[in-house]
Amino acid sequence: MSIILPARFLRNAPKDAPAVRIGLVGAGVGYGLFAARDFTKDEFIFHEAPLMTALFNEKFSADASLMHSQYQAYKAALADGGQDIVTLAFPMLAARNGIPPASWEDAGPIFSAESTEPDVTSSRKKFFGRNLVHGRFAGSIITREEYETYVAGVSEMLIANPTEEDRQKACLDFFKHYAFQVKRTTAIPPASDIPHLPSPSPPVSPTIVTTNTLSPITSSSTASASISTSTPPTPTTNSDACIYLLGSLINHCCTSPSTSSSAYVMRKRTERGPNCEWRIGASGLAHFVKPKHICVQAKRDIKEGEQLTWDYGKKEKGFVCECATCRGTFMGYCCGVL
Ligand SMILES: C[S@@+](CC[C@H](N)C(=O)[O-])C[C@H]1O[C@@H](n2cnc3c(N)ncnc32)[C@H](O)[C@@H]1O
Repeated sequence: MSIILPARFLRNAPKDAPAVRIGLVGAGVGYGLFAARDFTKDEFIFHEAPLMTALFNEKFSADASLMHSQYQAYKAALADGGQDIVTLAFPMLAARNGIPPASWEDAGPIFSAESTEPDVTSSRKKFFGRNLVHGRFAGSIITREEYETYVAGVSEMLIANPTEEDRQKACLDFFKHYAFQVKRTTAIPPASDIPHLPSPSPPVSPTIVTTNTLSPITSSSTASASISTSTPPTPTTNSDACIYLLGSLINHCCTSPSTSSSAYVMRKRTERGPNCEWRIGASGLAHFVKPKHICVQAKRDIKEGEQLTWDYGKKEKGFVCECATCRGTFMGYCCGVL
């Protein structure tokens, strides 16, 4: 059966060309993705299959079934030869699970533009482009010095012998900040049917977590979470939380508020603000892709070398924002006053 593509998409058909590079933005921000060529407004940048899928709950409150599913998803991603790439992509999560960051020598082949293991199946390949369906990974712009400085900071978070609770808490924090809410197409089993479900963890101080269906899930705190002490509830939403090897590395940029109608102010606002948008599942440009795949599209013209960003859409993000919009205001970090 042939797929009928929307006219807008046909005008901007995905190119089998280098799309993104990985870089380090800074110690506080970590990795980011950078355009590997110029893109025009509405151009399709890449399309990627998920790396991990877990249960979603609206507030990412720490109920046992949610934490169990996140931890299982992480373990599954590590298994079958995936440890090197998953650890390199998400070193903080690895450190909190007792896995030290990769050495520069081990990281090098994984950061390269092509897989060094051409004969293995896509899911076993150790390179950042392995889950891409369209758009090519173009390698890394990270220097040895940048990498070693970054992982020295990550190593401080290394837990020598993490308990099961430490590991699950690390996964909960990770999913809050890196996962996308994706509408589910099939039903999930009730919590009672999930094998080896651990007992709920002891309570810690609760926090309010906001989520947005069109943003990576972020929270107001990485240090605390509301914990259910009763029977693990079956999540009531019809969504999954998905992590992407590249899509989850795109950083936030604030859309600056503007009441001005001046063309100059509006242009500056657009130039500085987020340059990408994303879709998952059957909507608009993405209607031809599989349900949990993410499509990244240029929101405006993008120059080669520019960092790709989108607006996470939250007031409470759980980090001090270092985006170009915030850095460009004389008030300094402005997320809190948007
Ligand atoms: C979805 S991840 C993006 C990839 C991340 N930079 C990394 O290295 O794994 C979201 C996390 O990146 C960091 N981040 C993203 N945008 C940021 C920004 N504008 N300012 C500071 N940190 C940011 C925060 O730590 C946030 O929790």
